[in-house]
Amino acid sequence: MFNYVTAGESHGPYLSAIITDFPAQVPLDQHQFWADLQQRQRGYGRGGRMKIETDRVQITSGVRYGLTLGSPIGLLLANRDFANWQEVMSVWPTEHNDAATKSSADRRKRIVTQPRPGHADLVGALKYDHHDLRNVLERASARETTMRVAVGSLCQQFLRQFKIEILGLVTNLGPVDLAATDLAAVSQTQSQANFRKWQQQVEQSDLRTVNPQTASAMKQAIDQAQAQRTTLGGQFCVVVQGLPSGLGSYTTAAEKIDARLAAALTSINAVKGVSFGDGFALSAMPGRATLDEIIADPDQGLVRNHNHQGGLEGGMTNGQPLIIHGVMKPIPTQPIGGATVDLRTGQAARATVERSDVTAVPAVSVIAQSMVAITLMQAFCEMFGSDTLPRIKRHYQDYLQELHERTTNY
Ligand SMILES: Cc1cc2nc3c(=O)[nH]c(=O)nc-3n(C[C@H](O)[C@H](O)[C@H](O)COP(=O)(O)O)c2cc1C
Ligand SMILES: C=C(O[C@@H]1CC(C(=O)O)=C[C@@H](OP(=O)(O)O)[C@H]1O)C(=O)O
Repeated sequence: MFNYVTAGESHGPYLSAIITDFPAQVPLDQHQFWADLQQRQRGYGRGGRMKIETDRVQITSGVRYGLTLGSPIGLLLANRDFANWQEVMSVWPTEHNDAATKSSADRRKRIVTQPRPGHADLVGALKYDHHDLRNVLERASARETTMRVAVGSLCQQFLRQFKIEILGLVTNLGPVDLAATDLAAVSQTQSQANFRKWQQQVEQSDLRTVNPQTASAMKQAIDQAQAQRTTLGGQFCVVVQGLPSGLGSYTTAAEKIDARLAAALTSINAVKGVSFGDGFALSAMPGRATLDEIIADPDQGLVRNHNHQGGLEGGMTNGQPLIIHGVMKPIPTQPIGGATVDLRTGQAARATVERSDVTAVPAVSVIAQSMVAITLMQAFCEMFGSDTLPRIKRHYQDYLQELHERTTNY
Protein backbone atom coordinates (compact mmCIF):
# COMPACT_ATOMS: atom_id res chain seq x y z
CA MET A 1 0.00 0.00 0.00
CA PHE A 2 1.15 3.56 -0.72
CA ASN A 3 2.86 4.84 2.44
CA TYR A 4 5.76 6.97 3.64
CA VAL A 5 8.11 7.52 6.54
CA THR A 6 10.14 10.62 7.40
CA ALA A 7 13.43 10.97 9.28
CA GLY A 8 15.51 13.88 10.50
CA GLU A 9 16.15 16.23 13.41
CA SER A 10 15.32 19.93 13.22
CA HIS A 11 18.95 21.12 13.39
CA GLY A 12 20.50 17.89 12.12
CA PRO A 13 22.23 17.59 8.76
CA TYR A 14 19.28 16.35 6.68
CA LEU A 15 15.57 15.69 6.56
CA SER A 16 14.53 12.71 4.46
CA ALA A 17 11.54 10.59 3.51
CA ILE A 18 10.84 7.40 1.64
CA ILE A 19 7.55 6.82 -0.14
CA THR A 20 6.61 3.26 -1.11
CA ASP A 21 4.09 2.06 -3.69
CA PHE A 22 3.55 5.43 -5.32
CA PRO A 23 2.02 4.48 -8.71
CA ALA A 24 4.19 4.44 -11.83
CA GLN A 25 3.74 6.78 -14.83
CA VAL A 26 2.60 9.80 -12.80
CA PRO A 27 3.99 13.02 -14.34
CA LEU A 28 5.54 15.32 -11.72
CA ASP A 29 6.19 19.05 -11.95
CA GLN A 30 9.31 20.11 -10.07
CA HIS A 31 8.29 23.78 -9.91
CA GLN A 32 4.91 22.93 -8.41
CA PHE A 33 6.72 20.71 -5.89
CA TRP A 34 8.96 23.56 -4.75
CA ALA A 35 6.12 26.09 -4.83
CA ASP A 36 4.12 23.89 -2.40
CA LEU A 37 7.12 23.70 -0.07
CA GLN A 38 7.57 27.45 -0.24
CA GLN A 39 3.96 27.95 0.83
CA ARG A 40 4.72 26.23 4.14
CA GLN A 41 7.63 28.58 4.76
CA ARG A 42 6.20 31.97 3.94
CA GLY A 43 3.36 32.65 6.42
CA TYR A 44 3.37 35.91 8.40
CA GLY A 45 4.43 35.51 12.04
CA ARG A 46 7.17 32.94 11.61
CA GLY A 47 10.50 33.36 13.40
CA GLY A 48 14.03 33.71 12.06
CA ARG A 49 14.46 30.06 11.06
CA MET A 50 12.40 30.41 7.90
CA LYS A 51 14.79 33.12 6.69
CA ILE A 52 17.68 30.66 6.99
CA GLU A 53 16.07 27.72 5.21
CA THR A 54 15.14 27.26 1.56
CA ASP A 55 13.16 24.06 1.43
CA ARG A 56 14.12 22.86 -2.03
CA VAL A 57 13.65 19.17 -1.34
CA GLN A 58 15.52 16.92 -3.79
CA ILE A 59 14.03 13.75 -5.24
CA THR A 60 16.78 11.14 -5.04
CA SER A 61 15.08 8.05 -6.48
CA GLY A 62 11.90 6.63 -7.98
CA VAL A 63 11.47 9.34 -10.64
CA ARG A 64 13.06 9.53 -14.09
CA TYR A 65 12.53 12.32 -16.64
CA GLY A 66 9.66 13.64 -14.54
CA LEU A 67 7.73 10.34 -14.43
CA THR A 68 7.37 8.13 -11.38
CA LEU A 69 8.82 4.62 -11.76
CA GLY A 70 6.76 2.72 -9.16
CA SER A 71 9.92 2.19 -7.12
CA PRO A 72 10.47 3.86 -3.72
CA ILE A 73 10.69 7.64 -4.01
CA GLY A 74 13.48 9.11 -1.89
CA LEU A 75 13.31 12.73 -0.68
CA LEU A 76 16.23 14.64 0.81
CA LEU A 77 16.75 18.14 2.17
CA ALA A 78 19.86 19.59 3.79
CA ASN A 79 19.07 21.80 6.80
CA ARG A 80 20.98 25.02 6.18
CA ASP A 81 20.90 25.81 9.89
CA PHE A 82 23.01 22.69 10.50
CA ALA A 83 26.03 24.83 9.64
CA ASN A 84 25.43 26.56 13.03
CA TRP A 85 24.82 23.29 14.90
CA GLN A 86 27.49 20.93 13.57
CA GLU A 87 29.07 20.39 16.95
CA VAL A 88 25.81 20.16 18.91
CA MET A 89 24.08 17.88 16.41
CA SER A 90 27.06 15.77 15.41
CA VAL A 91 26.07 12.23 14.52
CA TRP A 92 29.37 10.87 15.84
CA PRO A 93 31.05 11.59 19.21
CA THR A 94 32.98 14.84 19.50
CA GLU A 95 35.32 16.14 22.21
CA HIS A 96 32.40 18.07 23.79
CA ASN A 97 29.85 15.31 24.20
CA ASP A 98 31.20 13.80 27.41
CA ALA A 99 29.27 14.07 30.67
CA ALA A 100 30.63 17.53 31.57
CA THR A 101 27.96 19.64 33.23
CA LYS A 102 29.66 23.01 33.71
CA SER A 103 27.31 25.74 32.62
CA SER A 104 29.71 27.24 30.05
CA ALA A 105 30.24 23.80 28.52
CA ASP A 106 26.49 23.25 28.57
CA ARG A 107 25.92 26.45 26.72
CA ARG A 108 28.44 25.42 24.12
CA LYS A 109 26.69 22.08 23.76
CA ARG A 110 23.27 23.70 24.19
CA ILE A 111 22.20 21.00 26.62
CA VAL A 112 18.56 21.41 27.63
CA THR A 113 17.49 20.31 31.10
CA GLN A 114 14.52 22.63 31.68
CA PRO A 115 11.50 21.11 29.90
CA ARG A 116 9.22 23.55 28.08
CA PRO A 117 5.54 23.13 29.00
CA GLY A 118 3.43 22.44 25.95
CA HIS A 119 6.23 20.50 24.22
CA ALA A 120 7.27 16.84 24.12
CA ASP A 121 10.35 17.67 26.29
CA LEU A 122 9.35 16.31 29.70
CA VAL A 123 7.36 13.23 28.77
CA GLY A 124 9.75 12.32 25.95
CA ALA A 125 12.78 12.60 28.23
CA LEU A 126 11.22 10.35 30.87
CA LYS A 127 9.88 7.86 28.34
CA TYR A 128 13.18 7.42 26.45
CA ASP A 129 15.46 8.18 29.43
CA HIS A 130 17.15 11.17 27.83
CA HIS A 131 19.05 13.59 30.08
CA ASP A 132 19.65 16.18 27.39
CA LEU A 133 16.11 17.16 26.30
CA ARG A 134 17.52 18.20 22.94
CA ASN A 135 17.33 14.48 22.07
CA VAL A 136 13.55 14.88 22.27
CA LEU A 137 12.86 18.37 20.99
CA GLU A 138 14.90 18.02 17.82
CA ARG A 139 12.61 15.31 16.48
CA ALA A 140 9.39 16.58 18.07
CA SER A 141 9.86 19.90 16.24
CA ALA A 142 7.51 20.75 13.39
CA ARG A 143 10.56 21.00 11.13
CA GLU A 144 9.61 17.42 10.22
CA THR A 145 6.44 18.66 8.51
CA THR A 146 8.59 19.89 5.61
CA MET A 147 8.77 16.29 4.47
CA ARG A 148 5.05 15.76 4.87
CA VAL A 149 4.42 18.74 2.61
CA ALA A 150 6.87 17.28 0.09
CA VAL A 151 5.02 13.94 0.15
CA GLY A 152 1.67 15.76 0.07
CA SER A 153 2.72 17.75 -2.98
CA LEU A 154 3.34 14.54 -4.93
CA CYS A 155 -0.05 13.23 -3.78
CA GLN A 156 -1.75 16.42 -4.92
CA GLN A 157 -0.10 16.05 -8.31
CA PHE A 158 -1.50 12.51 -8.49
CA LEU A 159 -5.00 13.58 -7.40
CA ARG A 160 -5.01 16.43 -9.92
CA GLN A 161 -4.93 13.75 -12.64
CA PHE A 162 -8.48 12.98 -11.47
CA LYS A 163 -9.51 16.65 -11.19
CA ILE A 164 -9.40 16.50 -7.40
CA GLU A 165 -8.21 19.83 -5.96
CA ILE A 166 -7.41 20.65 -2.33
CA LEU A 167 -7.12 23.98 -0.57
CA GLY A 168 -6.14 24.70 3.04
CA LEU A 169 -6.82 28.23 4.25
CA VAL A 170 -6.76 30.19 7.50
CA THR A 171 -10.20 30.94 8.97
CA ASN A 172 -9.22 32.41 12.33
CA LEU A 173 -6.12 33.88 13.89
CA GLY A 174 -6.32 34.68 17.60
CA PRO A 175 -9.09 37.29 17.93
CA VAL A 176 -9.74 37.65 14.16
CA ASP A 177 -12.25 35.48 12.26
CA LEU A 178 -12.69 35.10 8.53
CA ALA A 179 -16.39 35.88 7.87
CA ALA A 180 -18.55 32.78 7.42
CA THR A 181 -19.74 34.19 4.09
CA ASP A 182 -16.14 34.41 2.83
CA LEU A 183 -15.52 30.79 3.76
CA ALA A 184 -18.84 29.72 2.22
CA ALA A 185 -17.81 31.42 -1.05
CA VAL A 186 -14.79 29.09 -1.18
CA SER A 187 -16.41 25.89 0.05
CA GLN A 188 -19.48 26.28 -2.18
CA THR A 189 -17.54 27.12 -5.35
CA GLN A 190 -18.99 25.10 -8.20
CA SER A 191 -16.53 25.34 -11.06
CA GLN A 192 -12.95 24.13 -11.07
CA ALA A 193 -11.79 27.38 -12.68
CA ASN A 194 -13.26 29.42 -9.83
CA PHE A 195 -11.79 27.08 -7.24
CA ARG A 196 -8.40 27.55 -8.91
CA LYS A 197 -8.86 31.33 -8.45
CA TRP A 198 -9.40 30.86 -4.71
CA GLN A 199 -6.32 28.68 -4.56
CA GLN A 200 -4.27 31.42 -6.22
CA GLN A 201 -5.66 34.07 -3.90
CA VAL A 202 -4.78 32.01 -0.82
CA GLU A 203 -1.31 31.22 -2.16
CA GLN A 204 -0.63 34.92 -2.70
CA SER A 205 -1.78 35.92 0.80
CA ASP A 206 0.88 35.65 3.49
CA LEU A 207 -1.96 34.84 5.91
CA ARG A 208 -3.34 32.23 3.49
CA THR A 209 -6.82 33.67 3.70
CA VAL A 210 -9.27 35.07 1.15
CA ASN A 211 -10.26 38.50 2.41
CA PRO A 212 -7.48 41.15 2.34
CA GLN A 213 -9.11 43.14 5.17
CA THR A 214 -9.24 40.05 7.34
CA ALA A 215 -5.62 39.32 6.47
CA SER A 216 -4.53 42.76 7.54
CA ALA A 217 -6.47 42.50 10.85
CA MET A 218 -4.74 39.14 11.42
CA LYS A 219 -1.35 40.74 10.80
CA GLN A 220 -2.12 43.44 13.35
CA ALA A 221 -3.10 40.81 15.89
CA ILE A 222 0.19 38.98 15.28
CA ASP A 223 2.21 42.20 15.65
CA GLN A 224 0.35 42.98 18.86
CA ALA A 225 0.98 39.49 20.27
CA GLN A 226 4.65 39.86 19.47
CA ALA A 227 4.76 43.26 21.18
CA GLN A 228 3.07 41.69 24.21
CA ARG A 229 5.66 38.90 24.11
CA THR A 230 3.16 36.12 23.57
CA THR A 231 1.93 33.89 20.74
CA LEU A 232 -1.30 33.12 18.87
CA GLY A 233 -3.16 30.07 17.61
CA GLY A 234 -5.95 29.86 15.12
CA GLN A 235 -8.14 27.77 12.90
CA PHE A 236 -7.95 26.47 9.37
CA CYS A 237 -10.25 24.83 6.87
CA VAL A 238 -9.37 22.31 4.18
CA VAL A 239 -11.77 22.12 1.22
CA VAL A 240 -11.55 19.34 -1.38
CA GLN A 241 -13.31 19.59 -4.72
CA GLY A 242 -13.91 16.89 -7.31
CA LEU A 243 -13.97 13.82 -5.05
CA PRO A 244 -15.92 10.75 -6.09
CA SER A 245 -18.34 9.23 -3.62
CA GLY A 246 -17.21 6.03 -1.93
CA LEU A 247 -13.65 6.67 -0.68
CA GLY A 248 -13.27 4.97 2.70
CA SER A 249 -15.76 2.46 4.04
CA TYR A 250 -18.45 2.01 6.67
CA THR A 251 -17.50 -1.66 7.09
CA THR A 252 -14.61 -1.42 9.57
CA ALA A 253 -13.45 1.25 11.99
CA ALA A 254 -9.97 1.36 10.42
CA GLU A 255 -11.35 2.10 6.95
CA LYS A 256 -13.58 5.03 7.92
CA ILE A 257 -12.24 8.00 6.01
CA ASP A 258 -13.38 10.59 8.57
CA ALA A 259 -11.43 8.74 11.27
CA ARG A 260 -8.37 8.55 9.04
CA LEU A 261 -8.56 12.24 8.18
CA ALA A 262 -8.93 13.17 11.85
CA ALA A 263 -5.87 11.07 12.72
CA ALA A 264 -3.85 12.59 9.87
CA LEU A 265 -4.69 16.14 10.93
CA THR A 266 -4.20 15.67 14.65
CA SER A 267 -0.79 14.14 13.89
CA ILE A 268 0.33 17.67 12.96
CA ASN A 269 2.18 19.42 15.79
CA ALA A 270 -0.07 21.72 17.84
CA VAL A 271 -3.33 20.71 16.10
CA LYS A 272 -5.82 20.18 18.91
CA GLY A 273 -9.13 19.55 17.22
CA VAL A 274 -10.81 18.62 13.97
CA SER A 275 -14.43 18.75 12.82
CA PHE A 276 -16.25 18.03 9.57
CA GLY A 277 -18.87 20.11 7.78
CA ASP A 278 -20.99 22.03 10.31
CA GLY A 279 -19.01 20.21 13.02
CA PHE A 280 -19.66 21.38 16.59
CA ALA A 281 -22.47 23.68 15.42
CA LEU A 282 -24.50 20.54 14.57
CA SER A 283 -25.27 19.99 18.25
CA ALA A 284 -27.39 23.16 18.44
CA MET A 285 -29.35 22.46 15.26
CA PRO A 286 -32.64 20.56 15.09
CA GLY A 287 -32.05 17.27 13.32
CA ARG A 288 -34.28 18.16 10.39
CA ALA A 289 -32.02 21.15 9.60
CA THR A 290 -28.90 19.02 9.40
CA LEU A 291 -29.84 16.72 6.53
CA ASP A 292 -28.24 16.89 3.12
CA GLU A 293 -31.35 15.72 1.33
CA ILE A 294 -31.17 13.53 -1.76
CA ILE A 295 -32.60 14.76 -5.03
CA ALA A 296 -32.74 12.93 -8.38
CA ASP A 297 -31.32 15.05 -11.18
CA PRO A 298 -31.87 13.54 -14.65
CA ASP A 299 -28.36 14.49 -15.85
CA GLN A 300 -26.19 14.45 -12.76
CA GLY A 301 -27.80 11.52 -10.96
CA LEU A 302 -28.38 11.93 -7.24
CA VAL A 303 -27.50 15.36 -5.82
CA ARG A 304 -27.88 17.04 -2.40
CA ASN A 305 -29.56 20.25 -1.32
CA HIS A 306 -26.92 21.12 1.37
CA ASN A 307 -23.54 20.06 2.64
CA HIS A 308 -23.94 20.07 6.43
CA GLN A 309 -22.01 16.79 6.71
CA GLY A 310 -18.95 18.20 4.92
CA GLY A 311 -18.97 15.58 2.18
CA LEU A 312 -18.88 12.57 4.51
CA GLU A 313 -21.51 9.98 5.38
CA GLY A 314 -20.89 6.68 7.14
CA GLY A 315 -17.10 6.93 6.96
CA MET A 316 -17.16 7.51 3.18
CA THR A 317 -16.94 10.49 0.88
CA ASN A 318 -20.37 11.20 -0.63
CA GLY A 319 -19.35 13.18 -3.71
CA GLN A 320 -19.95 16.61 -2.15
CA PRO A 321 -17.00 18.92 -1.40
CA LEU A 322 -15.07 17.69 1.63
CA ILE A 323 -14.95 20.37 4.34
CA ILE A 324 -12.67 19.89 7.33
CA HIS A 325 -11.99 22.40 10.10
CA GLY A 326 -9.03 22.29 12.46
CA VAL A 327 -7.65 24.26 15.37
CA MET A 328 -4.02 25.00 16.23
CA LYS A 329 -3.10 25.96 19.77
CA PRO A 330 -0.90 29.04 20.30
CA ILE A 331 2.83 28.37 19.90
CA PRO A 332 3.81 27.03 23.35
CA THR A 333 7.25 28.66 23.61
CA GLN A 334 6.83 32.06 25.28
CA PRO A 335 9.57 34.69 25.15
CA ILE A 336 9.42 34.88 28.96
CA GLY A 337 9.59 31.08 29.32
CA GLY A 338 7.06 29.06 31.34
CA ALA A 339 7.46 27.79 34.88
CA THR A 340 9.17 24.43 34.98
CA VAL A 341 11.63 22.30 36.97
CA ASP A 342 15.29 21.78 36.10
CA LEU A 343 15.57 18.00 35.73
CA ARG A 344 19.21 18.08 36.79
CA THR A 345 18.63 19.84 40.12
CA GLY A 346 14.92 19.45 40.87
CA GLN A 347 14.75 23.22 41.41
CA ALA A 348 12.07 25.51 39.99
CA ALA A 349 13.25 27.19 36.79
CA ARG A 350 12.03 29.04 33.70
CA ALA A 351 11.70 26.88 30.59
CA THR A 352 14.45 27.06 28.02
CA VAL A 353 13.59 29.62 25.33
CA GLU A 354 14.96 29.29 21.85
CA ARG A 355 14.09 31.36 18.81
CA SER A 356 10.40 30.79 18.10
CA ASP A 357 7.45 31.63 15.87
CA VAL A 358 4.73 34.05 17.00
CA THR A 359 2.21 32.03 15.06
CA ALA A 360 2.28 29.27 12.44
CA VAL A 361 -1.39 28.93 11.47
CA PRO A 362 -0.75 29.76 7.77
CA ALA A 363 1.92 27.02 7.70
CA VAL A 364 -0.47 24.61 9.40
CA SER A 365 -3.07 25.21 6.71
CA VAL A 366 -0.48 24.03 4.14
CA ILE A 367 0.52 21.01 6.21
CA ALA A 368 -3.16 20.13 6.71
CA GLN A 369 -3.73 20.37 2.96
CA SER A 370 -0.83 17.93 2.50
CA MET A 371 -2.05 15.48 5.13
CA VAL A 372 -5.50 15.45 3.54
CA ALA A 373 -3.90 14.78 0.13
CA ILE A 374 -1.87 11.88 1.54
CA THR A 375 -4.90 10.34 3.26
CA LEU A 376 -7.16 10.70 0.21
CA MET A 377 -4.52 9.27 -2.10
CA GLN A 378 -4.13 6.23 0.16
CA ALA A 379 -7.89 5.62 0.10
CA PHE A 380 -8.01 6.28 -3.64
CA CYS A 381 -5.28 3.72 -4.39
CA GLU A 382 -6.90 1.15 -2.11
CA MET A 383 -10.06 1.50 -4.20
CA PHE A 384 -8.67 1.85 -7.73
CA GLY A 385 -5.22 0.21 -7.57
CA SER A 386 -1.71 1.55 -7.33
CA ASP A 387 0.44 0.09 -10.12
CA THR A 388 0.18 2.54 -13.01
CA LEU A 389 -1.65 5.80 -13.55
CA PRO A 390 -3.31 4.72 -16.84
CA ARG A 391 -4.68 1.56 -15.23
CA ILE A 392 -5.93 3.48 -12.18
CA LYS A 393 -7.61 5.92 -14.56
CA ARG A 394 -9.41 3.06 -16.35
CA HIS A 395 -10.65 1.62 -13.06
CA TYR A 396 -11.78 5.08 -11.98
CA GLN A 397 -13.67 5.74 -15.22
CA ASP A 398 -15.40 2.34 -14.95
CA TYR A 399 -16.53 3.18 -11.44
CA LEU A 400 -17.83 6.64 -12.40
CA GLN A 401 -19.68 5.10 -15.35
CA GLU A 402 -21.22 2.47 -13.10
CA LEU A 403 -22.39 5.13 -10.63
CA HIS A 404 -23.81 7.29 -13.40
CA GLU A 405 -25.79 4.41 -14.93
CA ARG A 406 -27.04 3.27 -11.56
CA THR A 407 -28.29 6.76 -10.62
CA THR A 408 -29.72 7.92 -13.95
CA ASN A 409 -31.37 4.73 -15.37
CA TYR A 410 -34.34 3.52 -13.39
C1 LIG B 1 4.60 24.87 11.36
C2 LIG B 1 4.77 24.82 12.84
C3 LIG B 1 5.67 25.66 13.46
C4 LIG B 1 5.84 25.63 14.83
N1 LIG B 1 6.73 26.48 15.40
C5 LIG B 1 6.91 26.46 16.73
C6 LIG B 1 7.83 27.34 17.34
O1 LIG B 1 8.51 28.13 16.68
N2 LIG B 1 7.95 27.28 18.69
C7 LIG B 1 7.22 26.42 19.46
O2 LIG B 1 7.35 26.44 20.66
N3 LIG B 1 6.34 25.56 18.90
C8 LIG B 1 6.17 25.58 17.56
N4 LIG B 1 5.26 24.72 16.99
C9 LIG B 1 4.43 23.87 17.85
C10 LIG B 1 5.19 22.69 18.45
O3 LIG B 1 5.83 21.94 17.44
C11 LIG B 1 4.21 21.76 19.18
O4 LIG B 1 3.33 22.49 19.97
C12 LIG B 1 4.98 20.80 20.07
O5 LIG B 1 5.78 19.95 19.26
C13 LIG B 1 4.10 19.94 20.99
O6 LIG B 1 3.19 19.20 20.25
P1 LIG B 1 1.61 19.28 20.55
O7 LIG B 1 1.28 20.74 20.60
O8 LIG B 1 0.99 18.61 19.36
O9 LIG B 1 1.35 18.61 21.84
C14 LIG B 1 5.08 24.74 15.61
C15 LIG B 1 4.16 23.88 14.99
C16 LIG B 1 3.99 23.92 13.63
C17 LIG B 1 3.01 23.00 12.98
C1 LIG C 1 11.98 24.73 11.53
C2 LIG C 1 10.67 24.88 11.41
O1 LIG C 1 9.83 25.26 12.41
C3 LIG C 1 10.32 25.22 13.72
C4 LIG C 1 9.30 24.46 14.53
C5 LIG C 1 9.58 24.56 15.96
C6 LIG C 1 8.86 23.62 16.83
O2 LIG C 1 9.16 23.60 18.06
O3 LIG C 1 7.98 22.90 16.36
C7 LIG C 1 10.42 25.52 16.48
C8 LIG C 1 11.18 26.48 15.64
O4 LIG C 1 12.47 25.95 15.43
P1 LIG C 1 13.80 26.84 15.51
O5 LIG C 1 14.13 26.92 16.96
O6 LIG C 1 14.84 26.14 14.73
O7 LIG C 1 13.47 28.17 14.92
C9 LIG C 1 10.51 26.61 14.27
O8 LIG C 1 11.31 27.38 13.42
C10 LIG C 1 9.97 24.64 10.15
O9 LIG C 1 8.74 24.80 10.14
O10 LIG C 1 10.62 24.26 9.14
